[in-house]
Amino acid sequence: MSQTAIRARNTAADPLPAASAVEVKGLALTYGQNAILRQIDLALPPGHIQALLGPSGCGKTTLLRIVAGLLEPTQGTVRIQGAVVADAATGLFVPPERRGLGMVFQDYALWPHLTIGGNVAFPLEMRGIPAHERRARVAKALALVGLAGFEARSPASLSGGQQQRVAIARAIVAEPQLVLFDEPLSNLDKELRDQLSMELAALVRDLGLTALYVTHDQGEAFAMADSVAIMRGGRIVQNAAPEDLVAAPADAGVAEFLNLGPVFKAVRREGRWRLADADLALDPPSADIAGEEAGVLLARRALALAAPGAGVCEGRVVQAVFRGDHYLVTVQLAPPPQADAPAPVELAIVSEQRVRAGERVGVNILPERLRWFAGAAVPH
Ligand SMILES: Nc1ncnc2c1ncn2[C@@H]1O[C@H](COP(=O)(O)OP(=O)(O)OP(=O)(O)O)[C@@H](O)[C@H]1O
Repeated sequence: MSQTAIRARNTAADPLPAASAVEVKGLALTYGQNAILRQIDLALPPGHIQALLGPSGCGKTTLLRIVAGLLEPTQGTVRIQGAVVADAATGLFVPPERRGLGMVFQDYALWPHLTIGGNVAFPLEMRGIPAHERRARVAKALALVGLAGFEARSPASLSGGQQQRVAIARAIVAEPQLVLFDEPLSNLDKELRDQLSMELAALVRDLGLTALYVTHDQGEAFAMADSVAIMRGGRIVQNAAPEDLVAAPADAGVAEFLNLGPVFKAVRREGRWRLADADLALDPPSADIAGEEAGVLLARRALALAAPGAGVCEGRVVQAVFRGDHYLVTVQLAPPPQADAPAPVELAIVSEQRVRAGERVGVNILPERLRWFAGAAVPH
């Protein structure tokens, strides 16, 4: 087929970037007067693992449920594999069972009266797959999640982690292109969660699935996802690879939510930027910032301890906590001479060397790792 013919066909049917496995555009949801989601745009290329991360109530689950077809948007469209499955303007709405996706929920949602085999086979039955093929595919899906031979067991006889593996097998057994995960590991203890999140990421990648993964656990999102959308108040405030979020958080709120370090108020005095509440001049931001006040993130990755007198500023160790392979050292900086009674500025610094509370230390700052935010409205 010629390029012109392909273009003509796409335009006539539904102008869609063929590259997206799922695409959400201009999505909004309101309950009465309450805006739960506002202007959400998101496009996932095939094979992409996208996490939705944010505090409780920010709208993660609501967004996932709209993609799943469990909720209808008030505004905007959802496309899966190029086909429109929800469009608020026309009222078009494709029910969940016809969206060709798998889902894994926090509470496993296994049917207690069915065996493990019966649970995993259910999506295949819904699709009218014959019994002998169902058996083979169920066996394969169970083997993929490490539960080969569990067909005849009942859900009640399995541990929480095993039950969630069954739910994962059920979500992938019909080989959907898109799998939606809603906090799938949050009922499990930390050790199991860490292990299963790695296994899950490997499984999703090996099968070439596209995944949308809701979590409020930053470690889980960073370990699993190609990109992480940080949500706040019904919006996506930043969507980027984990490394990019850490290196360049979009605003002070993202920096604080990701626990990268404190954002302090900086003021421009006599042409130099200084911390407002400490005796510390900073190298200027690479791009000039308008105004006389700004926020500056002093992330742990931008700071290093130095010998007294050898750093760009001096401080006193408040505490040093051993974290297994490093110390996390809290250093209180000296206040600026002209301040009345400022809140002391405390920095968290990673150190390989042991230091003791009360010790005087120097602090070095890597200027290229400082992150500046324009405007005076900063949390500190
Ligand atoms: N049926 C409903 N009617 C009114 N408000 C609702 C309804 N369902 C959810 N909400 C509100 O929508 C907001 C977003 O809820 P949602 O469950 O999407 O958040 P979340 O980010 O997934 O939070 P959590 O991590 O706690 O599950 C919340 O403030 C919630 O109270």
